[in-house]
Amino acid sequence: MSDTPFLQAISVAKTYPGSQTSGLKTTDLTITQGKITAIIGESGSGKSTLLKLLYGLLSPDSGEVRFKGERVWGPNEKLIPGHDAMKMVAQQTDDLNLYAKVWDNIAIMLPSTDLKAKTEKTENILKQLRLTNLAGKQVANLSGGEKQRLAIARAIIVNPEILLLDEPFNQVDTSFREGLQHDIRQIVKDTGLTVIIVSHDPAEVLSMADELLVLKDGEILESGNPKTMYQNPANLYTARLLTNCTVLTRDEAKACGLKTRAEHVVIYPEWIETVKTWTNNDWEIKQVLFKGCYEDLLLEHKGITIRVLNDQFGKYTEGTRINLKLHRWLEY
Ligand SMILES: Nc1ncnc2c1ncn2[C@@H]1O[C@H](COP(=O)(O)OP(=O)(O)OP(=O)(O)O)[C@@H](O)[C@H]1O
Repeated sequence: MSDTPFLQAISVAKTYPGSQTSGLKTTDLTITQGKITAIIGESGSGKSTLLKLLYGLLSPDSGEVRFKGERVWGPNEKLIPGHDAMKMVAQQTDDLNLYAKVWDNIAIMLPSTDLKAKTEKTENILKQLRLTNLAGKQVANLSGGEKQRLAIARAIIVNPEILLLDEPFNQVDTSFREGLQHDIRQIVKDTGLTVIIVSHDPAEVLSMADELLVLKDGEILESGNPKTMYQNPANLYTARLLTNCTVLTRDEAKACGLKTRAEHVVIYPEWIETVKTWTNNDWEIKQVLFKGCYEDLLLEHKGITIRVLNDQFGKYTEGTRINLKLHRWLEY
């Protein structure tokens, strides 16, 4: 592999007219080839802006994007925006032909010079994205999730080097979403495709991504391996994005018996053990929320609420008082 970075943003910045604080502040980043990079951040943090800049749908005010060392031209310089080696799938799948069949929507992406190859490739991609059974169905009659699969099939069939996904699974139910995530991971493994995905969903980025970028107010706050980042986020903001954790102020932490000088203490639900002791059963169970394979216990003590995971179904009922053992916490 050459030393030239695959996809690179070099001091790229973008401000939208009318607001100095919108868009993306000066950003440098490198995307690794053959990996899934996820971009996560609060609403308005600049995720879509960054994706559009990388793809060439937006021109930066300063800096440049380079793909394999060559500049990615934006709409200011190029008539048809978007780099030829990349494909983007967003939430809306507007470019599908609703009146045509699934098969035709895919096949039309390929030239008709070699009909045998065209048929083979279409069949292959239908299989990869589990659309074979739907090949003869009219697109207007597909579910939202099936349309998303089709949009991804249409993007992948032209062999892009990079697939950009802007919250593509938002309107899809959990089991459908997980199936699609699995299939995209498999395609990345099989073909070496590079994927950049924008998401709000911590479960999605943690299970899919090889690399994670956290955006805040148009800036990359931290980046790295998702597992490492989950275990030790450098910022409170990242911890909050990646897990439904309890955040305590210094005074609240002290009231819970934690000695700390930090401004905030973060406790993940899985770091708390519930115990019943002879004394100090200070925490009252306010709510038991059934979550399928576990329960969420909401506990209260001195006006402080803490969330705990419990897999011993039926052990605790609302109103019971218990004690807590904290195995770990983070300080910020
Ligand atoms: N065309 C535009 N004109 C003006 N401001 C814009 C435009 N597009 C985005 N912005 C602003 O730039 C900032 C970043 O927007 P962007 O869409 O990149 O954020 P995001 O993280 O993708 O948000 P979301 O998760 O809600 O989609 C926001 O403050 C947004 O209001």
